[in-house]
Amino acid sequence: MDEQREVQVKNPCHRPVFLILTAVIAAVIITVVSISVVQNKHILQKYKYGIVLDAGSSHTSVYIYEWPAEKENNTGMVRQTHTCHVKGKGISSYSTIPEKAGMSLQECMEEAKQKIPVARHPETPVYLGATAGMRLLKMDNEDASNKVLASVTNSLKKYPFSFQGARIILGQEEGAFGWITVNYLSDNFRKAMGTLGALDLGGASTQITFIPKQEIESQDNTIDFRLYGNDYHLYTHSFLCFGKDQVLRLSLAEKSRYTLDKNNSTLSDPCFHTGYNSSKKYMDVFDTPCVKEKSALPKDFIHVGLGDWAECQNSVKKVFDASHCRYSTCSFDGVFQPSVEGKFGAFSAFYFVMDFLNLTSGTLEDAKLKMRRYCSTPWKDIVQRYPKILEKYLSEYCFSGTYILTLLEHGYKFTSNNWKDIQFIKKIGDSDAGWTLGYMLNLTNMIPAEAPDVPLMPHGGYVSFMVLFTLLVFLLFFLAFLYYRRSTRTAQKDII
Ligand SMILES: Nc1ccn([C@@H]2O[C@H](COP(=O)(O)OP(=O)(O)O)[C@@H](O)[C@H]2O)c(=O)n1
Ligand SMILES: [Ca+2]
Repeated sequence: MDEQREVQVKNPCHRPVFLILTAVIAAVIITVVSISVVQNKHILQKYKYGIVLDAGSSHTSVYIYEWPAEKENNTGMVRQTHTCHVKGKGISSYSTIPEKAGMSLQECMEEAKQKIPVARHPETPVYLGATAGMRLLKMDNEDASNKVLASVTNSLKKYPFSFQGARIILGQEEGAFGWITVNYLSDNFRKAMGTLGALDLGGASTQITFIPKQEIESQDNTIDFRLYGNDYHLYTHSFLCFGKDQVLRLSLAEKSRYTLDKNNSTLSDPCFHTGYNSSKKYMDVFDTPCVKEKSALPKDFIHVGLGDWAECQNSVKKVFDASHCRYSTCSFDGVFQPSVEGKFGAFSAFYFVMDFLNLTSGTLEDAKLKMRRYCSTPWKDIVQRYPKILEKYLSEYCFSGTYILTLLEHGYKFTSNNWKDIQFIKKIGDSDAGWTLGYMLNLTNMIPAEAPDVPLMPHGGYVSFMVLFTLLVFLLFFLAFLYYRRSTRTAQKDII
């Protein structure tokens, strides 16, 4: 009897204990969920930044990249958040006034200061890479090129970022980093599927980079990378002087040898529209190391258009020297090149020109037909059709389009069959196709050689799993407690 009374007295005391226990469990769960939500939000907000200046032959662009701080080595995480185009020409144009080269970058660097959170400034790396314009200046006048580099270095050091150097990058680097950029942005490294070849056309040089099926016969054209646990054996070549602005000069110099009139003052050009007539300086044509044979010609000439696409293509073909090749196959100028293989992304001026001419899709034959029609359109109609485009640029599209078709078909040996494998691209996602992103990823070691150990589940999923699991354990405890209480009561009743 005494025992029974004791149990009956104890039982009511279980109720408040149970309520307190439930409240504590609920509080624990709410705390865990809140912490996980706040923690995830904190991670998402933590970004790091990097700045790369692309000092091209025609102009300089400043790119700002951003990536989540905790996910530095996950491919596909870095994206371009801001671009600033420096006013004026490229840094190589400041050869006679080098101090102005550094000053020209100020506006865009001030903009970068505004765009990047102040707390991140000291750890944000800044890289300046100069390409073919500076390679040519170095060939012509090394002292001037050093002064220009010193001027941009001085200017960039004044900013609160972490300046990592200003240098002229090699043609091979320009090609290989362009390839890394397009494949990183297409997520091809993580998927370990096929890769995209890279075709870059600048004003002073052009690059071709891809993974060939054939053996690479020349050491100068080989670059090896180990990325995310895969080996990549790349073919790359950069043709100095084969950017579109330098080839225009080469081609004008070539024409000046046989198309000048008796007074040596009018140069007739099939690559310019009929009715185009412009006074130009010979200095502007011959003052480049790319034009080797400098003729003694008058200071000025009249550049007159003939608007003849077939003749234009014939004249452009003359800049490709196919007379010698010491390998099994060559592109031109005696440069080894295996057969083009797989899909290609063609960017920079390849895209700008082909997009303007509406040639980014369709067959090679369509492209030639359209070019024939475009080049034969009189200049006055072209000016009327595109009133907003500067005449200097507008007048050159017939030449540039013809050069691109000729370079791809007769230089790199693309055919009507694999023409569709060339995709003319400006951006992939938010980021421009070009060498800058690949350059930064390489210098910051952001693409590891080996694939990092992948956690079983993403961080958010892991937190959610732990919360649910804890919940489940508490629920089981609770059910066990209820079951225990019921069985104790039943046992007591049985005893009664
Ligand atoms: N909207 C644009 C921007 C650039 N471009 C051309 O794209 C080329 C870019 O070359 P770049 O300055 O990067 O020269 P490189 O140092 O790469 O040879 C130049 O020929 C520009 O005139 C264009 O055709 N349309
Ligand atoms: Ca370029």
